[in-house]
Amino acid sequence: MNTLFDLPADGPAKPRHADLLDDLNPAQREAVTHAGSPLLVVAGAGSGKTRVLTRRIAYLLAERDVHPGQIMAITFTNKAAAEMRERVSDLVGRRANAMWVSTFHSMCVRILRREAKTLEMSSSFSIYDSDDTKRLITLVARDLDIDPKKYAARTLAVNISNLKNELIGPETAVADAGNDLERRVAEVYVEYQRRLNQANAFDFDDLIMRTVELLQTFPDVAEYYRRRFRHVLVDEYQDTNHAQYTLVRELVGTEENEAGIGPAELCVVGDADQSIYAFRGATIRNIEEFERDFPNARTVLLEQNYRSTQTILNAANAVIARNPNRRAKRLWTDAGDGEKIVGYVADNEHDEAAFVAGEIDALADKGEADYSDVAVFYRTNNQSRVFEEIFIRLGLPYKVVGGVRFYERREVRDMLAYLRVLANPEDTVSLRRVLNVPKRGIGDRAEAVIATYAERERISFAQALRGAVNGEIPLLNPRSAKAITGFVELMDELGEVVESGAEVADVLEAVLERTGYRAELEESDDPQDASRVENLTELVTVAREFTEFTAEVAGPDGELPEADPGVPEPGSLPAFLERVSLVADADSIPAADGGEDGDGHDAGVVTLMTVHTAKGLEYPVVFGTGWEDGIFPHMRALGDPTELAEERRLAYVAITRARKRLYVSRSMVRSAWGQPQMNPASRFLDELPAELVDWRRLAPSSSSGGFGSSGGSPRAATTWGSRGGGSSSSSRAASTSPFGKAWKDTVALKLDVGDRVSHDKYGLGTVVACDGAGPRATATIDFGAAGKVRLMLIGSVPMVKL
Ligand SMILES: Nc1ncnc2c1ncn2[C@@H]1O[C@H](COP(=O)(O)OP(=O)(O)OP(=O)(O)O)[C@@H](O)[C@H]1O
Ligand SMILES: [Mg+2]
Repeated sequence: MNTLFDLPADGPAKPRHADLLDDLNPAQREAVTHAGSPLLVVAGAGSGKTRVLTRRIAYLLAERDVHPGQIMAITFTNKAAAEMRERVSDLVGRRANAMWVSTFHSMCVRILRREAKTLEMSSSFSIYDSDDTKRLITLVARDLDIDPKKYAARTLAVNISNLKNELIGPETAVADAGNDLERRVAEVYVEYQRRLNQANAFDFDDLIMRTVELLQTFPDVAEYYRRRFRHVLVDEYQDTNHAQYTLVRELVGTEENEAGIGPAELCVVGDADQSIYAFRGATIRNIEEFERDFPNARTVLLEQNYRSTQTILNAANAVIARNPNRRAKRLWTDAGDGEKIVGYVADNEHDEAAFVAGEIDALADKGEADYSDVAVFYRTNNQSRVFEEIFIRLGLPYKVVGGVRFYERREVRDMLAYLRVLANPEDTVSLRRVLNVPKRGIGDRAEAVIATYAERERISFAQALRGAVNGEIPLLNPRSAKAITGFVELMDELGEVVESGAEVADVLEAVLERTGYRAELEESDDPQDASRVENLTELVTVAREFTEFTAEVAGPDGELPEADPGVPEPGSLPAFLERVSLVADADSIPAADGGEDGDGHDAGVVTLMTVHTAKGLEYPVVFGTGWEDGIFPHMRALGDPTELAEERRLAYVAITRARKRLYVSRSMVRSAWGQPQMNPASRFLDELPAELVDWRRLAPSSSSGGFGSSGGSPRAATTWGSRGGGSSSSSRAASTSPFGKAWKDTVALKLDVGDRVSHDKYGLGTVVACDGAGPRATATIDFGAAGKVRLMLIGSVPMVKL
């Protein structure tokens, strides 16, 4: 079903109309062929919304003589964008390259690169991710003498982000600030924004906000894009926030302008029940008010689900029906009832993971599913570790999507910071990051002197460094000045490598060599540093592949189809950095992580991910794990009806990812934060109709009344919990799991330098030193991002050797 029509050698043939519409139901067909007025497709999960969007693009190209360059399609994640591009190229071949298929963020980067000068920025701007943002906000708050205990950088960052999502600029924030927090936030916001500008950088929220500003302030710019993009299509519209909504409006235009250009055709698809990004300002208002926002809009409803069995759908419908204030809708399928949902109550999280692993193995043995058919979902990233441990031990191939990402590793960030400074010397956050990495004698004091000088002279940090070389900064001691001179010369030298037109991978090699960064790691006897070297080698590989990939897209003639001024020169350093910034986006799946294709359906591996990441995807077999009150729904939501409704939508998303088989499990005891805790069953388990669930294992001492009668989910843990009296030792003793035993019974863990361990609180680590013996035995363990920790090895160490 990949190719609906063949491409003759001399260019794409016109597909026959019928082919494109054949396998659609009447409502889908209507949505695909609708022309003219704005179109909203609202429908439950798995009803073919994304299919409609993709097919509509093919139909526009084939039947309505639309040029690929006139199409802009927006998806929620880079993964979805890649998938859509692929689906469309299957339909129309290489012509698909001229379309813009991207996330909101990537699309804005493209526009901003092209138009940066209009906003008084340079087109080589940097993109600050949440980590850079926090660093800069920390610096700003410190300079403004803000007490970090009272106003943590994180709090300030969240508040500023919220303002940006509402398109509230710094001046307005200052004017509107009504209380102490708001005043502080506004104050930081003003300075933060000034420094972003000075650093020639945009943060993630800026990408959207500043693009809106651009389109609203400069009508000719807006007109250019309106002329160009005659079709705008948006998937997952329920997760757009105010800024994104405004952006869509600006792109499409609402009425005919003087030049006689009418609004572009808009098509959005979404499902209010799957809105799960309220914490980023997403609002279902955008779906609900679509007809008001876009007059003459047409709404199409889809009701047939093509993804799941009736059992799975009934479960999903029953859970979401508990949410107040929603428009009821019924999903049906003709796929039949299929298998019952399987439920499992585990003793602890190790037992739960063992159950999941065992079940996956059994399905594979019986030939009922390949590993790649299976996805394991959890509520938060930190829950992946237990699954990883068991999968590693059992040799079950898996892949974690999201979590601690390649691009978040220290050494990778250091190298990218070098590259960013080379592309954009004004990028102060990156510059200050690498100033003394590896150590070259530029201490904190020297850095502060430079920063103050830059501040006073109103010049950038990079310019101030040059000032230091020229002896213009009197407070700097000669040793520091010399070190700085060395650094500036080094950067100039590397700058020449870039100028010479070297490939990104070679620039990276030059940085690794000439800064001494790699040598330092290689000389270290810390085993963690060995893995850092490997990661850097991997980064060089990523850069190489990037160049090769670009060459491939460009074709033998080296010309990219439809060269676009918004795109940095293919294969260039800015192009590489842009790609990396965007794949490192929090809601994306890093294609480069591990180096394989990154489409989530790798041959032969089980996929582990959070429910948030799973949005829009589907798998024949889904394990929903950790269904406990306090985990899923999240602790934060327990006393808050609005948050609880959002968690319930998340449960709806989780359930509706499954095509054939759904498992739900919970654990009676979970050591989520280092301390064993007993969580009652998730209320969402109670909401599953009892007759749909086959409980493979129930909680022990599930006394009164049975579970079937109470709606299918055993809530025995509550009574069990009170028996346990909250004492961690007794709750541990109650565990019967062979996997639980591994840590529970450890009296003195025997470890050697180089051993890999997994700690309940700190995560995966490597032993770097062992001291003492017997009861005084300790090990120093490097837990990566969590740092180095020295631990006693006696008693119940919440840690296993891998
Ligand atoms: N008319 C149809 N005939 C056969 N299969 C279909 C049809 N419409 C959709 N499908 C299939 O159903 C599945 C779900 O479709 P799709 O992913 O487009 O749904 P969706 O509404 O976007 O779901 P979600 O809300 O989860 O994003 C896909 O495998 C798709 O190929
Ligand atoms: Mg979809």
